[in-house]
Amino acid sequence: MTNFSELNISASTQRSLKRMGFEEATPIQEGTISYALEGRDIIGQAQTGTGKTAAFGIPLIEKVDPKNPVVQALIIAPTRELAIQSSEELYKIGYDKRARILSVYGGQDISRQIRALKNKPQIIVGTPGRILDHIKRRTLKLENVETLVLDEADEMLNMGFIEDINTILENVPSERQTLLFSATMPAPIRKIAETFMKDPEIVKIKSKEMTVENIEQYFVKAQEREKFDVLSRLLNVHQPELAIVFGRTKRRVDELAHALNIRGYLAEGIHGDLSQAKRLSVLRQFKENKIDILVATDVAARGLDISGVTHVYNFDIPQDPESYVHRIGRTGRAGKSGLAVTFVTPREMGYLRIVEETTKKRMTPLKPPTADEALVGQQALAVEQLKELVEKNHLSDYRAMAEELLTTHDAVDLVAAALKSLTKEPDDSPIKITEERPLPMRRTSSRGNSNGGGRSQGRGNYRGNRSGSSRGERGERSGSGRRSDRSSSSRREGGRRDSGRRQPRRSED
Ligand SMILES: Nc1ncnc2c1ncn2[C@@H]1O[C@H](COP(=O)(O)OP(=O)(O)OP(=O)(O)O)[C@@H](O)[C@H]1O
Ligand SMILES: [Mg+2]
Repeated sequence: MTNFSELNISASTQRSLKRMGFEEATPIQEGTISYALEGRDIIGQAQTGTGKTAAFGIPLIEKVDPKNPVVQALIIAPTRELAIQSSEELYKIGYDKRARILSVYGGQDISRQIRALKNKPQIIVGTPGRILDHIKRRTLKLENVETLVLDEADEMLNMGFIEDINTILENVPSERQTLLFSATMPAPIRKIAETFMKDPEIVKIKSKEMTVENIEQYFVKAQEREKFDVLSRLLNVHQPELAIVFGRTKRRVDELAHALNIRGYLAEGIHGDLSQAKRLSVLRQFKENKIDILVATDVAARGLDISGVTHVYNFDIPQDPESYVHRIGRTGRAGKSGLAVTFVTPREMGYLRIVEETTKKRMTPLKPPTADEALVGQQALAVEQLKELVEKNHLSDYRAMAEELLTTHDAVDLVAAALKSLTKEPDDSPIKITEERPLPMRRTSSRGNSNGGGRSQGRGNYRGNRSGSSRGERGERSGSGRRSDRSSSSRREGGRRDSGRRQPRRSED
């Protein structure tokens, strides 16, 4: 590990980093910061949760001139929540330098953003649609941009985003520095990237596997109709501090969150059809531990950094290996450990193998816990809770009652009753989860050596298929920043629904 002082970072930024608790540079920071400060173009690839935000954030802050009231850097992110999160991290890094940072994203009052843009921010973090909207309204001028960052670069260069990115690029000087970061970088996408970069330095932090070592990875083979019971038993046994459950479609997410609530879990859903205010409030509650389980589409798969996420459950196996890498990467961040369980129906086993080939890591099969095992897990939790209550010793108001009870009842009975009342016992309240059609059958995994993310011919088709339909989406959205009503709740978010009907990948505005 290298100290930030060895990387020629100014005293003011070093102070900010120290305040943030950053003692030493992570490998991707060590590998990219000097190149970035030299003005080089960079493609930076490193595992999830290893500090890519600061890898571009530190040089951006170092280079910004806080006295020059023009936009000097533009960061584009695939989702609104990620744009907000990155702008917050940049704000912290740039605090001592007093750099002005603004996030612009869809779902927030545009006139408020226009007013904020008049305060002359120097760094803009935004989602593609809303950035374009501001360009068209001439409320965002990019002619002085020196550095452009695509966070989650492979996602941003996917078919659903590429047209927006190209249009934004036309508005940024060609004499710019371009920085691309992601945990995944499939070879075809890297080739697209290289077409608009100048002699990029490719910094890839070597690791045996694409996923983080300290995430234990399991899969559970289960029939579609069994999945919910397996999930609730796993939750009872694992007792996660915070968990994210990923579902394939928005309807799935709504139904799962509802069903979990019915069965007594504190869960909320997040997906692209919710209002932005609702999305942000759900995320805030999750960060503040007011809800324990976040049920999400892939809208929450990339970049989100929420400490305390100990478990990720893929209720539906993701269609893309990259999506798997990012989803499970919401746990096991910054050196912490995590656990991920992927549900797979027998027909979908081919997808599991493709994921394993890409990540170069085998998932361990997990036997679904029995109802008894789940109960034992909950009882153990009740014992812990009871012990904690005794240790806290705020019981004086109850001691007299306890002593009275002990004169008429057996002590063991009383403790057993207290434990029973604290235990979440099996609950068979009726719930409704509509069965998802399995992903189209994939028997073989014909991927070549992906070298950490490259893709074989066969697999490449996925992106190709998306591209065909994504054009229409761009056309509908361009100009107004509004999107047409495509809110079929069963649509897979950010991709296609099934083999028969291709759905456009949807970008954030
Ligand atoms: N040098 C550092 N020292 C300590 N903590 C750090 C350092 N750099 C980053 N972090 C912390 O590590 C966590 C993960 O960082 P970050 O979100 O940038 O990861 P990432 O590589 O972008 O992951 P993803 O691929 O999921 O987007 C954050 O909480 C961040 O504050
Ligand atoms: Mg990131």
